Amino acid sequence: MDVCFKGVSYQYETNQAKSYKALQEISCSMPDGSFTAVIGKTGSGKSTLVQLLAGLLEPTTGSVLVKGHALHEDQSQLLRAQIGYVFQYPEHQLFAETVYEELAFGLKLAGEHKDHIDQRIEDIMKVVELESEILQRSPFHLSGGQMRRVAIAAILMMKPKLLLIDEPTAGLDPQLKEGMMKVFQRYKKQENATIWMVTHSMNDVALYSDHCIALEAGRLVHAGKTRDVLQSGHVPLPQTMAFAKALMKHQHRPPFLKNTEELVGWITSSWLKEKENEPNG
Ligand SMILES: Nc1ncnc2c1ncn2[C@@H]1O[C@H](COP(=O)(O)OP(=O)(O)OP(=O)(O)O)[C@@H](O)[C@H]1O
Repeated sequence: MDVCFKGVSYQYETNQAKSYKALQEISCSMPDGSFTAVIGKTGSGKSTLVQLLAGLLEPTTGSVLVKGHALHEDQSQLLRAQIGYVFQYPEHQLFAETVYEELAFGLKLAGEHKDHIDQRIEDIMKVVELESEILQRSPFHLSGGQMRRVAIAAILMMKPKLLLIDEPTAGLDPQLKEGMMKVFQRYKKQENATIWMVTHSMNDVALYSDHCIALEAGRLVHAGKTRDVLQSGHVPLPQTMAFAKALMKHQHRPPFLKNTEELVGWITSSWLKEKENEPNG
């Protein structure tokens, strides 16, 4: 689903006398089927941006368009039903007595037939790589990694065409992180979904995203293809080197680079840009 932010600002009302401008004049668009990483320092407005896209917050000014329709128009329920939002630490949202009930909840509410729900559960358990043996267990008696997968599976059950994920690998060890990112890749491929992911991990930006939005103190500093954003000089050299190392280690070619030659060229140009930006460079 293509997304367009048109002059969006958002102000938190902290109390009657004060307000805080979390986002200012954000305009950008991302195509259908893209995997967009939202990056920026802590407090730069990343979560606010995806909450606006989820329809949880309403812009103070401007509008958010999905497939050309404003999210806050009266008839936008159908559109919003196609958006899935994975909060930070989604396992904190678990509530049901069994994993089965947790997964079935949304479709039951929507009045779906049991056979259809069971088939969907079978499919989604494969996407998140969980064994069907756990379906009758309490989600609260699973490991941290399994709990997170169940919580994510519950959202994927609804087949969102636009999936918003806020720091999906926070608090997981490196092996679990990689597995979690594979879940999203698999889902994206299967459902041809569009993904927006808030992340602090430059590794994940390089490895998984094709588009990228960089925020700084509530303002958009860059939006476009990941390779262009990375080459814009907005990513400092240590981080560039960190993911170059990760790419070599995993022998993984990110979507924005065709071959090793390009990787070397990209590192060199980032390094030269860094030099140019130095006061005496
Ligand atoms: N409910 C709120 N009330 C008032 N201010 C808020 C509220 N939520 C966030 N803010 C402020 O808005 C700004 C943007 O917050 P946001 O959570 O979007 O940033 P972020 O880039 O996602 O940060 P982080 O990387 O730490 O999660 C911050 O300065 C934050 O303090």
